[in-house]
Amino acid sequence: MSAFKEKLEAWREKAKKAISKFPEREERFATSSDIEVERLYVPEDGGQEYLEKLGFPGEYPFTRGIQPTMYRGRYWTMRQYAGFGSAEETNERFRYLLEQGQTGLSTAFDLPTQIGYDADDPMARGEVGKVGVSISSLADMETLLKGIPLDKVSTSMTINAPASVLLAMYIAVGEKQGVTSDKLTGTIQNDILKEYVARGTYIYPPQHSMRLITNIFEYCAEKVPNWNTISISGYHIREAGSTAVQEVAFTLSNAIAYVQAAIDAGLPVDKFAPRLSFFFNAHNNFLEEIAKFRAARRIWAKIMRHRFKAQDPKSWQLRFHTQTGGSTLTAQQPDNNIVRVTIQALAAVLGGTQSLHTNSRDEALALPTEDSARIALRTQQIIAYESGVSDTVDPLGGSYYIEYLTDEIEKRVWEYIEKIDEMGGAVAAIEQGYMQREIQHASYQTQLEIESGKQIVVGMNKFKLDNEPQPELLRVNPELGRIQAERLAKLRSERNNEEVQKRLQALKQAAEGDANLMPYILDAVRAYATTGEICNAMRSVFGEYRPSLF
Ligand SMILES: CC(C)(COP(=O)(O)OP(=O)(O)OC[C@H]1O[C@@H](n2cnc3c(N)ncnc32)[C@H](O)[C@@H]1OP(=O)(O)O)[C@@H](O)C(=O)NCCC(=O)NCCSC(=O)CCC(=O)O
Repeated sequence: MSAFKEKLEAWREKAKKAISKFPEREERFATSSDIEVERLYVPEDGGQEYLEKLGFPGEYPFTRGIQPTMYRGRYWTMRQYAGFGSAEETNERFRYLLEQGQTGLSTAFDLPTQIGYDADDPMARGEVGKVGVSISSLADMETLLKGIPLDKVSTSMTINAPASVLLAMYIAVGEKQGVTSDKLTGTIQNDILKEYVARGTYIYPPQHSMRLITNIFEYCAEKVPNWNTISISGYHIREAGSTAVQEVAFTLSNAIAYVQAAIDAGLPVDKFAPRLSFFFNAHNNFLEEIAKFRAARRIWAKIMRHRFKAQDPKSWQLRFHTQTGGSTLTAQQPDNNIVRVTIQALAAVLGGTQSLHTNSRDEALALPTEDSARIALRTQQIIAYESGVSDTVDPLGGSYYIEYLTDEIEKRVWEYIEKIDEMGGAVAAIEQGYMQREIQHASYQTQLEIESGKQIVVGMNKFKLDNEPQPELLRVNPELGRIQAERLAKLRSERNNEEVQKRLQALKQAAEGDANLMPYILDAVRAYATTGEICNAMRSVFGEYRPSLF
């Protein structure tokens, strides 16, 4: 038997074992004409080249997916990013989405929370509850998660600079529900490097931020073992205008920096690497996007296995969430966005995503209304339940064009990674403004092409309407800032302020040394110290990051 056939047989055996533990959705999959659909389609004998480049799903280098059965076993998690106004309003939207068949939660925080200010801070004025929910203390978090069983639902939180604080609040709500931290499942974004490059919600300078991240890796490995400790994000790099290749290259370079920082802090790679996760964008160039996801998986597997010498196959797997491309949406003829989102979501699924957010049609104009959010969720459900694309693993694997694009993206990504390595790694490249300049250049080129009409955006620079109908938009309560400030005043008058000060002082002292800060943050949170107070305690030790102009 050839090596290919031997490996294929071994994979089939392995898949059978996996299915006995985690059964597939159906006993038998078939098309509408009753043609039986097999788990995997492979060439007659792919030889060594197939084995090296593609392999089998669930096995190194994971080009064809991280699970042997992929969506035949379980659909991706349908995880709509949601949050606005107060914790009550967002809790209501969360419950609505779960009732409508969403399978995971994803929290959008407002800007003050994202940069560690309380709702009553003068810095927060005008921004409270605008782009996400306002969470100033454990009391808000309790309201946000009311009636949601934390041992059953996994929750993602898009929080970066104050990630440790919001994670501590989540753990504390779990404690109140009787769910111990080892039972919690979810993800914090916690990806500060891309904040300096593309997104902007940083607080502390890079070295202190990297320490906090490493502290979280270490703490979670012990206490919250099923938590995804970081969501290393290309999404925002792409939103800032990068190309697909740059999105993968800069994300993986940042990921290398996180892994290196944790290893330098003394953590064994296989202890934290299985819980690293990723987050990518999906744009309209359908086939390039599919190839991008496949290439990213293959490159990461090589990096983890060969560069960092990880032994556990779970450390080699690139698991990722996808969001459809916000920057591709148009304010004009917003219903057209439903079609864009469908194409992008399908690319994510054909690329093997673990979790997916589909944007709402009105997101170029405002936060989504309930109707728009429902249509966005329905879009994923139609792909899952009606299209049949989930019935076989990596259905486009072996397409000449897809494989060519996968190889080509991989080659170009390695070129960037090598260049960034030569510059001293991602942190140095960011400090020198290299990634920022590369993204700005790509973004400017795209803008020029759109303005000249070379790149067509349907309904925006071609096929325009003279009279645009005005859609109904969601408006955030302008009184929210005041309401939240009143609540905070009440909280501060009712809690044990002496205890709060004691715990904040202990945190400060720990920050001056080199202890893991998570237990101190958790202690402060439990005493109802606020987001702003905890972040200010660390600000007083770490200082604030001020960007240079590049
Ligand atoms: C790893 C991911 C990507 C996905 O995790 P999930 O729990 O949803 O999915 P999962 O890990 O694939 O599946 C859950 C469990 O089922 C198992 N499982 C899945 N499929 C299987 C199969 N076929 N066979 C056997 N087991 C299977 C998995 O191994 C896992 O168990 P085990 O764990 O036991 O293995 C995570 O990090 C995540 O959910 N990320 C979401 C990030 C996010 O929503 N971000 C929003 C950003 S929004 C944003 O930034 C917007 C813009 C802005 O604000 O600027």
